[in-house]
Amino acid sequence: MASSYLLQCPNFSTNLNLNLTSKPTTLKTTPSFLLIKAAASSPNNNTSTSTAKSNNIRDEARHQNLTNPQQIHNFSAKYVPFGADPATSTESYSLDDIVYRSQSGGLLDVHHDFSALKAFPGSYWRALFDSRVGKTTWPYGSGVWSKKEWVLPEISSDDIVSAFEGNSNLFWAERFGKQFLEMNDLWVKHCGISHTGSFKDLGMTVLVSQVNRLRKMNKPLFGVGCASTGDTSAALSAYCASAGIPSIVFLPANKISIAQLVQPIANGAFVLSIDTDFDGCMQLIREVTSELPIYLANSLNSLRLEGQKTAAIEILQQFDWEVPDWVIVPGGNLGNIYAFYKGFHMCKELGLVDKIPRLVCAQAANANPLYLYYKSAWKEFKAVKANSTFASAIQIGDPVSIDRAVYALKKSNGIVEEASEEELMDAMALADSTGMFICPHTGVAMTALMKLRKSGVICSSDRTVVVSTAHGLKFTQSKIDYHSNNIKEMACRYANPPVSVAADFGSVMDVLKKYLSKTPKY
Ligand SMILES: Cc1ncc(COP(=O)(O)O)c(C=O)c1O
Ligand SMILES: N[C@@H](CCOP(=O)(O)O)C(=O)O
Repeated sequence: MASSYLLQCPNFSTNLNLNLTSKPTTLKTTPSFLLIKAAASSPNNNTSTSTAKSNNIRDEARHQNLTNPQQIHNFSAKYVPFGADPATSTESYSLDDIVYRSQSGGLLDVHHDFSALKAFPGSYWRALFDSRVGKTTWPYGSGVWSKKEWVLPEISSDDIVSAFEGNSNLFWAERFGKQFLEMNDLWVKHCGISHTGSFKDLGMTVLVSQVNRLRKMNKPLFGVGCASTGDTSAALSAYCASAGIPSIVFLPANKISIAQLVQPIANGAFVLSIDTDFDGCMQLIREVTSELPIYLANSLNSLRLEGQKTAAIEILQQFDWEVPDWVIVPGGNLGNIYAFYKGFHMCKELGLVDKIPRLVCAQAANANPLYLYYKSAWKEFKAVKANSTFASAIQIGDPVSIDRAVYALKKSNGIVEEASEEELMDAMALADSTGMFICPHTGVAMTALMKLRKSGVICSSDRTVVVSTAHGLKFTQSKIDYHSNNIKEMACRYANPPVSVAADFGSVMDVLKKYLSKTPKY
């Protein structure tokens, strides 16, 4: 029989009245925020809770832990070999272990204790997550940590390193959808409107927080390192700098944008510019992190994906827990497509929604190993030598998460598309002309959308989300080249170069009259 249960959410100033089918035993303790509120409202209260004063949001979270040492939940997570059945597999590791690969050399996955999470109905989780949006309570003001129980349930809030990432804008692409695609329900999830300008912040807050915890536990970790096409290194160096942890980044020389390069430099990382491509840097960092006390921060480390998956949960939340038909994600090292799948899958498994969207992974044709694999009907995977692409952050030929990506695509009835250089640059220019300012990788995803609309796979009324993975301001040089008509063998059809004009009234008027006569809606 359904019983009405008064639920006090941490970081929620009013109580929620939820109908739970069974009363979860884990909520029998008095939530800490209630103790503090009661103490604060009673002038004669002489207990320690009444006198303790919090100076800032982290102190307040620490104080809540001290005044309420009883755990209000027993959620947990561990590493298991990717693809193994956790019920039968004997191999697993604590998240406090420093391990990136399974015994057989395969990938790992963070496995959550679903039976503990399932003690609460979907309505509980929806209400809890919704209650934390738009607040500054530590650490729940972050879009990632607002889902802490599903991310790193056992970490102390005190160890968390966060820039209140996530909660990114889900933009209704009204004009782009209507004008170019005959779509009414097209959305862009702006993951790049973020602390360091890309979705990597979502994963890095989790990874660096765990490193912070491990260092406090005296684990032998000097610092954290990554190979990068520019965004992972920017996020890593910012979160490490914020926590006072050394970061070391391996960058392929002359293959990332200036805006990306300057980020780790400014944040005090040890930056190695290496005369190879990203795949070469990735190989080197794997070797180095197995020899030195440097923790690996690339998405080979499955901790990262725990943070990145919250973008999927956030999309559902922003649609008031309605499930879109399609989600399109640009793919390079291929961790993110799996992270999206995992976020959607958890929401379904735990009863927040009843289905998941179909996923599309979009690759640059110049770096398309997943696309070729998909086109071979998943017969044979071959790494490729990635060629230069304007979508430089996905110039990756040997993606570490290939198995994760294939799993996500098969489970979501997914599709892989590709975009030529001209297609991705035109798509970026068209999107920008409707008020966006997207990066070339998002141009790859937009191209996939345009192709799938043209072929009728995506229908006019389908609710579709394109994931924008980085801020366009990181990639201004590609836009300058395009709008200057300065790209070899590219028509730059939508270029909009500035008009040079003499500094006198007559010249300016001549130019303007010509412009007005040619502009249709004037
Ligand atoms: C801006 C941007 N978009 C997309 C991607 C692709 O993400 P993933 O490597 O997880 O496939 C990356 C990094 O690889 C990136 O930096
Ligand atoms: N685009 C990435 C490439 C590395 O991906 P990761 O997710 O494995 O760190 C970058 O910006 O470096």
